[in-house]
Amino acid sequence: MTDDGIRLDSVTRRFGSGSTSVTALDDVSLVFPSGTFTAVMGPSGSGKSTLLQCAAGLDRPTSGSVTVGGTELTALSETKLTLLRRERIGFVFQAFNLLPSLTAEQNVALPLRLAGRRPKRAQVREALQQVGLGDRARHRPTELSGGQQQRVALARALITRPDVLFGDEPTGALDSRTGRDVLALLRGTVDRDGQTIVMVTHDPVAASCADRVVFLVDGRVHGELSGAAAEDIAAHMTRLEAKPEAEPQSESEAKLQDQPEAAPC
Ligand SMILES: Nc1ncnc2c1ncn2[C@@H]1O[C@H](COP(=O)(O)OP(=O)(O)OP(=O)(O)O)[C@@H](O)[C@H]1O
Repeated sequence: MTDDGIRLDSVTRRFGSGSTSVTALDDVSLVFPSGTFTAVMGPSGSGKSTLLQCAAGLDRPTSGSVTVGGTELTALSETKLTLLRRERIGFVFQAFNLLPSLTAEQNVALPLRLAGRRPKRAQVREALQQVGLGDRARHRPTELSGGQQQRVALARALITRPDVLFGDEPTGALDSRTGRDVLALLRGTVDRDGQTIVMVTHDPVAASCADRVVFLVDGRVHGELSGAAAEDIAAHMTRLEAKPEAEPQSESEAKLQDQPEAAPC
């Protein structure tokens, strides 16, 4: 992937038309640099999922452009976009979305099969080992705990070595301890492999594992924090939720750098 990573330039996404139209994203410009971990936070309805869907090529902006590793998604046909998503983008969701009839290793191998590649058993086993599940390859999802299922989902998302991994509340369905294990794995892929991650979360502790937290309010960027502790992120969210009508900050005002504590992962 190019140094730019993922770029959103003046992305607007409107749903519906006329008086019932909703502007979910309003002229959003952001860069998620290669090899960095970004959390996206904001009040309910602020546009987080829409941002993720547009950045991942699952949805098309009404205007503006999205570029992943130098390829402009907004210029691609549906077929090319599907191929790009399959080859270069990984997803983990709150619901693990594993296929119940397949074993852990078959689930992990699925993206390679879909891409027409023959999965090598050693490669699949290694992916499972990296998430600490080398001994569970033959288990089906119902035989695994929630945290284990999410780790299988993570191995599946990473098996194609995607340019970017998108997470939509990936720890939302997990208890806090299991969630932290998954966050530590995410953090590890960034630190060890230079993986690029963009994760939507409501949880300040999860967000504190990221290098940077971008805040959205009413479809617009309302500041960001770098290397922030969970308490500072929570305090920033409380301020945003208390003043949803506040004007967006300028980029320089938005970069708040007063974060004392280390992340837990
Ligand atoms: N398909 C759609 N049709 C119409 N409106 C939509 C659609 N998808 C999202 N919206 C609206 O766009 C706005 C942003 O929604 P989005 O799901 O991106 O917010 P969010 O920040 O992810 O919310 P939450 O934290 O509650 O999941 C909301 O007002 C929502 O109702």
